[in-house]
Order: sequence, then C-alpha cells, then structure tokens
Amino acid sequence: METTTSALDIPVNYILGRCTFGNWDDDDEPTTTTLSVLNVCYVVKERVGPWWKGACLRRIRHKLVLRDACMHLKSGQLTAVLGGSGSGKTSLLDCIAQRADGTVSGKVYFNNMECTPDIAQIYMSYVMQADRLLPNLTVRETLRYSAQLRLPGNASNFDIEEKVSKVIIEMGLRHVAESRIGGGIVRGISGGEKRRVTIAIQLLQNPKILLLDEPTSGLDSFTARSLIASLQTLAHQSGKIVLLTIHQPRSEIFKMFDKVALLSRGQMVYFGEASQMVAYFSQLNYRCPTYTNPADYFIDLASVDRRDNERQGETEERLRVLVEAYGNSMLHKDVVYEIIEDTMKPSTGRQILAQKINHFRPQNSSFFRSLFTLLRRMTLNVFRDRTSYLSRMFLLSLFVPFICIFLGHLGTNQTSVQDRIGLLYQSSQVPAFVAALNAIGLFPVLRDLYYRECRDGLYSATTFLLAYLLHILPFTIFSTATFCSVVYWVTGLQPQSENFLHYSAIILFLHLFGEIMSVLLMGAFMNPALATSNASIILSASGLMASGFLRNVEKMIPIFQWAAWGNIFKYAGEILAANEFHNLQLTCGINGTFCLPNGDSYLKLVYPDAVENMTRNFWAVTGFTSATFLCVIVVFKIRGIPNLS
Ligand SMILES: Nc1ncnc2c1ncn2[C@@H]1O[C@H](COP(=O)(O)OP(=O)(O)OP(=O)(O)O)[C@@H](O)[C@H]1O
Repeated sequence: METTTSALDIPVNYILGRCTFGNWDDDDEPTTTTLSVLNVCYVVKERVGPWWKGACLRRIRHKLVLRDACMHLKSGQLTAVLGGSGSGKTSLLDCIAQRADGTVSGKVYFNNMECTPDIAQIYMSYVMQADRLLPNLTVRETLRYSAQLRLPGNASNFDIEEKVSKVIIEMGLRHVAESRIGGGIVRGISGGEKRRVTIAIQLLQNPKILLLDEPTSGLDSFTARSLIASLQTLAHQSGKIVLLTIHQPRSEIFKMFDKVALLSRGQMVYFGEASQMVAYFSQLNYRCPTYTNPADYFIDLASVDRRDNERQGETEERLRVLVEAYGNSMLHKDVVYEIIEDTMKPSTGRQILAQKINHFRPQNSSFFRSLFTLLRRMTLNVFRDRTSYLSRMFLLSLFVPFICIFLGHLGTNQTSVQDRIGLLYQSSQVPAFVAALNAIGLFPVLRDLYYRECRDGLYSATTFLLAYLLHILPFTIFSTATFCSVVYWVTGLQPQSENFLHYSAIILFLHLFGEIMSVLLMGAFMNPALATSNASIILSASGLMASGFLRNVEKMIPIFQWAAWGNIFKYAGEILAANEFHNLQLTCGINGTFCLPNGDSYLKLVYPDAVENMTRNFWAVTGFTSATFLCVIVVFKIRGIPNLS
C-alpha cells in the first residue's frame, strides 16, 4: 500500500487504512492537522411579531451572528473560545462543524482543503452542551453500542471492546465503567462523569478535531478542572485539535489553554496564545489587575453593560476600539497570512481524499448492523427500566378487571346487544390509548438520542423507526394476548377460536396504531406533552366518529361519512361488529316488545355489508397501520434534525 504523504498532510494509507481489517484506528500514524477559519460571517433569520400572524406574515429580521471570524489551529493544541452570553461561541463551533442553520460566508479549511459536511463528519466530532444518553445502560454498554454504530462494519467485537476500554481509560471512567448512567428518576453517575461519557463517545471515532460546546457547564470547579486537564492531555498526547467554548473558566483552567479566541457580539477581540493575552491587552491599556482571574477580566472587557444607556454607549465604544485594534494588529494579520499561505500550497492529495470520503462515512456500516445494534440497545434499555417494562407488559391488562366486573358475562338477551356494543367500543379505544401513553414514556429520550446520532451521520430515520417498531412488537403482542384472552372469554363473546383470533388481530393492530400515531406526533412536535394531547384528541375523535359504535356512520352528515372512509376505526369497528354479531342468536323477552332475534338483524341495521367486507376491512386495517408508519418516516424526514444544543 502506498505510504506517501499528500499535500494535505493526511497519509493516503490513513484513509485507505480505515477500510482495512484491524487497521481502522490510526492512532499510531503521526499526522499534522490544521483547522483554519477565514473571514467567516454567519447570518440567521429571525421572525419578528406574534406567532398568530403565521410564518408568511411575520417580518423577517436578519441577524449578523459572526463577523469576519479568523482562526488558525494546529494539532496538539487546546483552544478555548471565550466571550459573554450571546457572543457567538456556539455559532462559531456550528459553522466549523458545518452544522449552522443560517447563511455562512467565508471559508473553513481542514488541512488546507475547504471543509465540507462530509469532511466534517469524518474528521470532526462535536460534543454538544446536553448529554443525551440512555439512563438505563451502563457506561461500558453505552460506549459499546456507540462503537458498533460508529466504527466501520469490519471492526470485530474484539476491536470494539479494545477501543471501548481505551476511551474509558482515556476519559478516566474506569471506576464507573459498569455503573448505570442514570437519569431524572434513577440515580446514576455524576454530571461530570456523564460529560466524560459524552466526550468518550465522540472519541470512539478517533476524530482529528474535537469540538466541545460548554463542556464544563453545570460542573463544580474541581470537576471542571479535571475535565479540562483530560482534554489538554488528549490534545497534547494524541495530537488532536481540541476547540471548546467555556463560560467563566477559573484561572487554573485558563492556564491550561494553548490558544484563546475572545468573542464579543460575533467579532474577534483576540485570537492568539493564551500566555500572550495579558501582555496584548496591557499594551492597549487594559491591564489585568493583580489577583484577578484573567478569563473573568477579559470576558468582562468584551461584554456590553446594558444596565443603562450611558454604560451601554461606553462599553460599545470600548468594544469598537478593541475590535478595530485587533483587526489592525500583527496578531490578526499573521493569522490571515498563515491561512492564505497554507491554502495556496499545491494539494495533489485533495482529489484522492475527495474520492475516498464517500466510502468512509460512519453510516456506511451496514443497514442491518445499525438496525440490530439499535434494536438490542432499545430492548436492553426498556428491560432495565422497571416502570416502562411493567407498563408495556401489563398496563393494558389493568383495564381487564374493570371491564370484566362492570360487564360480567354478557349472555344473549336483548340488553346484551348494548353491552356488546359498549365492550367492542372499549376494546377498540383502550389499546390505542394505552399504546400512546407507553410511547410518551419511552420515545422522547430515544428520539433525542436519534437526533444527535443522526446528525453525526450514524444511521437514518428509517433505521431508527424500524428498530423502534421491532423492539415494541413483542411487548405489543404479549399485552394484546393477555388482554384479549381474559376479556374475550370472561365476557363470553362468540366462542369459536376463529372469532377470537379475528378479535385479537384487530386489537393488536389498534394497539400498534396508537403507538405509531403517537410517534408520528412526536416527530411533528418537539414537545411530548403537546404530542400526547394531540394523540388523545385524534384517537378519541376517530373512535367516536368512525367506529359506528356510538353513532351509525350512515346517519351522520356527509362530510363525516366521507371522513370515516379515511379512518382505521371504521374498518376495525366493522370487523369487530361482524365478528361478534354474525350468527349470534339472541333471546327475546315475553312481553312482546321490539326484539332483535339475532345479531345479523343488528348488523343489517347498523353495518349492512360488514360480513361481506370482512376481508376488505382486514386489508384496510393492515394498510392503514403500514401507511401510518410510512407517514412517520416521511414526517421525520421532512422535519429534519433540529439543532438541539
Ligand atoms: N438559529 C438562530 N436563530 C436565531 N438566532 C440565533 C440563531 N443562532 C444564533 N442566534 C443568535 O446569535 C447569538 C449568538 O448565539 P450563540 O448561541 O452562538 O451564543 P453563545 O456565545 O454560545 O451564547 P451562550 O454562551 O449563552 O450559549 C444569540 O443572540 C442568538 O440568539
């Protein structure tokens, strides 16, 4: 294999090595990486005005978030982006990682080659502010599943275990490797350890560049210091570029930075060696007082004081002078000169790199491998969560005693007709509702993890949703079987096994439909509470309008009749009615009042063609459930991946 080093400073065998068995980890290959940011400007659109005016009527305001940001970073450096709240730190990382929502101009170069989303996905890892981890897995399991999703398909189990153990040691997680992550209800590892797990996940891919947004937020100062020390070691020993944003670093942390970028309202006030910062500002007559943390002093210096107009004017003028001074400084000119000089170099390796890029995306690990990894991870997560597990298995069964006690054995007299209708109505509604409730408890955390991993390019919406559907299927089948077995036989519905199977199949489909509908709404709305209320309204309105148990559909106004054709409950209702009332013998009273001699007379009145349409209706129910699942995939694809912090 060729071992020449391209002009991009990436050995060709590094690229090729990723697809060779056992050689996907390039730790032993010394490479110099550069990351250059040249005159990056970032503009976002904001809609102004009350929401009820809608997207079209609200005025659009363009906001300049970053202006002419320039940075030149080399491997082995730990760089911090400092600045007050809203100064553009996160936006700068978003632009570098090619994840910005708005319009970006200027250039970002990776090893002197213009950075594209493909390059960013392969060589950069982005640790967002929030830890999105499954609470019921241990640290090692979390990393193992992540490795299976991230590493190339030819990585063996041994390779994966080795890599996982390595990052566990690297991030100082050995003592909690077998502990659960934990969450809001179950206590698990500490906040600092969760941050380390999140970083460790990104390190699995052995990125050349590690971007971290506020890695120390929410941590006490000791934990924050030890985390930054680990990142410093990572940069210095592994030769990575580590770029992080940080709020109020204590002075010991400040000393660990090799370089610092200071931002104020999207403009650079300083970019250079951390050790030169005090001298630079002293020469501008802003001397950091003795015994003052330089980071605090510089962040204050770069912030606008908005307490009153006078102070705002003063601080804005000071910032204008500082920005101008930095723009005219040799420090800035050297950075720009260095970037331009580097990018002018001939780069024969670019085409090779460009050709290879498509082959080494993480999602190129096979569809089935991703699907089974997700399936195993989701199943383990639900098995470990006692509440979710019990609720999935037995929540539907909780309704059984109520139904059985309330209705008892139905018999065949005239009043049993109404009891049957009530039972069938409840049978169609309850499973769908219970499924929606189960989804609300479990899906949001999986969805947020999907958003993060999908943004990292690990798998698609289809793989995720298919894995979700497959992992709930055994629970859905079990809880339906338990519910139907008791309700059906205790209440004494038609005793033939064929009828029981028809009844159970419809309950299974409705149970599944409720879950899929709920997932669809959680794809459309970020807020799970909003999704739940919408799911409840849709399911009750559908059952009310289309099932025919509360009101004969034929007697409704035409618009409702047409709408019923597009509703799964119409077909499910017809099947349940035909299944129960066809060939059912009823007894009449002795006082000669109106009497239905058998179930078919009831069907003739309310569901005239239900028996003939059984097969068609079964196909319709199957089709509706499948089509709703396809709609979920479409909704997730259209909605895209929100830029979660
Ligand atoms: N997509 C967007 N839509 C609207 N405004 C945005 C968007 N992205 C960034 N901004 C605005 O740009 C400014 C900088 O945001 P950014 O999140 O980068 O700041 P920050 O320095 O990271 O702040 P903090 O330290 O508080 O997280 C803010 O005023 C923010 O509201």
